[in-house]
Amino acid sequence: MSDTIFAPSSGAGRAGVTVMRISGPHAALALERLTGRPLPEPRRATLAALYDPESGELLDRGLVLWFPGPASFTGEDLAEFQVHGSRAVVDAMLQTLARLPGCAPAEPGAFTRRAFDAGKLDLTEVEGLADLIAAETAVQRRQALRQLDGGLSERIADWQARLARHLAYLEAAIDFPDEELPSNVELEALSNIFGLRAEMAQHIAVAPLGERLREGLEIAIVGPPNAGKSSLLNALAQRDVAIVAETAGTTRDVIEVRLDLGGYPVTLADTAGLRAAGDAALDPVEMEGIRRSRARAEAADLKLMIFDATDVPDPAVLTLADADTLLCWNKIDLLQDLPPTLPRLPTLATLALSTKSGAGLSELVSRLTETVEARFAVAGAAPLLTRARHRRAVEDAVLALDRAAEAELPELTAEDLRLALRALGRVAGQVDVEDLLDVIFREFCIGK
Ligand SMILES: Nc1nc2c(ncn2[C@@H]2O[C@H](COP(=O)(O)OP(=O)(O)OP(=O)(O)O)[C@@H](O)[C@H]2O)c(=O)[nH]1
Ligand SMILES: [K+]
Ligand SMILES: [Mg+2]
Repeated sequence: MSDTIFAPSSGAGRAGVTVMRISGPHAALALERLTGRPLPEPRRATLAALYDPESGELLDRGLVLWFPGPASFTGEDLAEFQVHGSRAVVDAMLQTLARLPGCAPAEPGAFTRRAFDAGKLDLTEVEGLADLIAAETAVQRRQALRQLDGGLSERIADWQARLARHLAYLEAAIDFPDEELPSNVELEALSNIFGLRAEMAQHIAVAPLGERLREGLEIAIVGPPNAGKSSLLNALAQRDVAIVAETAGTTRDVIEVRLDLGGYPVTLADTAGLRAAGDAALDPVEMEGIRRSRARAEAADLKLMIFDATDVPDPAVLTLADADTLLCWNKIDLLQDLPPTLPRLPTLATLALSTKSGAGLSELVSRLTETVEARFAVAGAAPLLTRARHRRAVEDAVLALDRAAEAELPELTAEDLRLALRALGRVAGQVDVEDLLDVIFREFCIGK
């Protein structure tokens, strides 16, 4: 018999209400002992006084809920206590529950693991739940909810069903070579395989967007020293994150903030000012900062390249501008005239702004938001494959289908179709899951 586990399911720290969950064979006992009453009606909130069953001391008064298994989140008997969310109440509850027979604190993800083991959620739904709990922006929430609601599982199940049907035909043809199967069966199977393959390839093509949406787009702020990079980071983050100073070479480490741009998650990175490595004044720390800055600029999805509009731009920095660059002239508050005209650059846009007066900042934010939206909105396709492991499994299935289409013997075609089915089975966690489970459940917090 498995242990009974308990944990607070709402976040740590002071709160109006904290939800404590307990799941397993002793959940009913815990509920009866703490309330000193028979079990309440299932799934109905009941106000109850909660006591330490040993000392009889009143711990708190709160709502209790009783979810008898298997119709519960974990599939086991499960109870919830909604208590006042103070350290003292939560600690008293945890200590009291820990003294009950067979009850132990839950590991991170333990409740969801039980739900998975009970077949309440498949692996993609578990991942969707983890993503929903981690979601920072509206678009991330939508992607996570769709996966939690079985959006990916259904797609995979449909592919599996179609593959299984072709396989069944093929196996019939192999087992009963003399039977009169409709003559076009093999041809039709082949064209269906091509159709399936094309669908899978479409999903693989947009999968990187799904993965990117979970992690966020990377934007690096680059430019010469003192151009106002850190000032821009602070302005966009609307917080005082990075040190701003008159000294050139203030920023050395890469400083990151998370932003929500029109519902899309973005990691904005401030970097060290770029200047010629041969500069005698450079100390080794600043040189290392510049190395990191260049690496960041190369890896970024987008670059915000910023220059001091009162200065002649450093041509060595300008050469880093490319089609993923938004060029910004900063400090236009100091400028009498327009910023200097430049040779035509392959950049996305050129904007004039002042982090000091705030001029041009809202245009920059709109431009950035549009650019980020455009990166994600590829032909309106909403990616269903959101993790590298989904993509790899479907890629394996496509390779198997390619082999199936070329195989010369029906037996070999059938074997490849079986391999394709197996690869798809990995996505929802039907096969080959053992190594995956620990990795996936580790993502969860305690109490989920
Ligand atoms: N007048 C004016 N000064 C600005 C503006 N933006 C930044 N500054 C000033 O320019 C100086 C450098 O700003 P930072 O934000 O530290 O520049 P940085 O590019 O991060 O500099 P490093 O980290 O040293 O490369 C500071 O004294 C800022 O107050 C602006 O729009 N107008
Ligand atoms: K500076
Ligand atoms: Mg700086």
